Amino acid sequence: MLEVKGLRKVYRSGSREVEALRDLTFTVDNGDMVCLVGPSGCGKTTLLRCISGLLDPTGGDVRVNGKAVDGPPPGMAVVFQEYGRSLFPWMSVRDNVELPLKQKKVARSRRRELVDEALDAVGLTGTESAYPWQLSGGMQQRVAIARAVAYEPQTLLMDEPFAAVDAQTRADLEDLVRSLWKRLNVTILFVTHDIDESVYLGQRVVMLSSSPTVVQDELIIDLPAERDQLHTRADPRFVELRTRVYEQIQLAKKAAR
Ligand SMILES: Nc1ncnc2c1ncn2[C@@H]1O[C@H](COP(=O)(O)OP(=O)(O)OP(=O)(O)O)[C@@H](O)[C@H]1O
Repeated sequence: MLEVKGLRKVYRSGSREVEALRDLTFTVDNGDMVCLVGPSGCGKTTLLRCISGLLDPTGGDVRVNGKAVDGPPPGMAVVFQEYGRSLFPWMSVRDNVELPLKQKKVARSRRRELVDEALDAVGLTGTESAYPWQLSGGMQQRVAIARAVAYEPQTLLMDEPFAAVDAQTRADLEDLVRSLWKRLNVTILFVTHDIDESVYLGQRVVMLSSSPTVVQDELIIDLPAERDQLHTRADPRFVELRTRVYEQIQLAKKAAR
């Protein structure tokens, strides 16, 4: 279980202070997929950096399976928005996906298996020797997802991973994430500013206010587990839920003015 309790983050540089997160509390049960949605600049990236141990919070704490996070927790992988910056351009697709496994000291033959399986899972078999810059944006983001999947994480953090790809590719990648989530039994915390995406993907949506950020509301997404782009998005319940999230985000923006 992932627990975020009373999390606060204030950035300080010289005499300047920015309170990015004021007080965030929420939990994600093992095996759940929870989406975090909030207005631009509300501190989503700051929150993920605190959860993944890349940044020290000013107050409160983050626990993974009861253990306080103090540095990158084992069993956690992150997929960032900017695939262009998260893949190494001088390394082939295979080497990019394999790198964290080498760092994890996985044996060579097992590494090969894990990379092959992960590339197959994201539909990229055959691209092993290509370089990231030879692939489309959507394919590069698939490589980044394969790298996270090959690591066999218990928890996967995704920071607006599809913000930089076109709408059609985005829809395909959303379906890919849902199918991987079901297959791998991984816990996913998915951060997005896209309300429709949060409702389409999540079992639960946590809505954040504008900065200084608190949890504005939470909503259970009681849509059927089998989702597809055409029918789910046209389901009257989907429309109701997205309206609820939209209203909360609007309220959060007004409160901040
Ligand atoms: N290193 C830093 N030093 C000072 N302030 C920072 C730093 N990083 C972020 N901030 C501030 O903290 C707030 C939250 O930033 P953050 O990048 O976490 O938001 P975000 O929700 O991910 O933004 P976006 O949706 O635009 O990507 C912003 O006001 C930002 O200016």
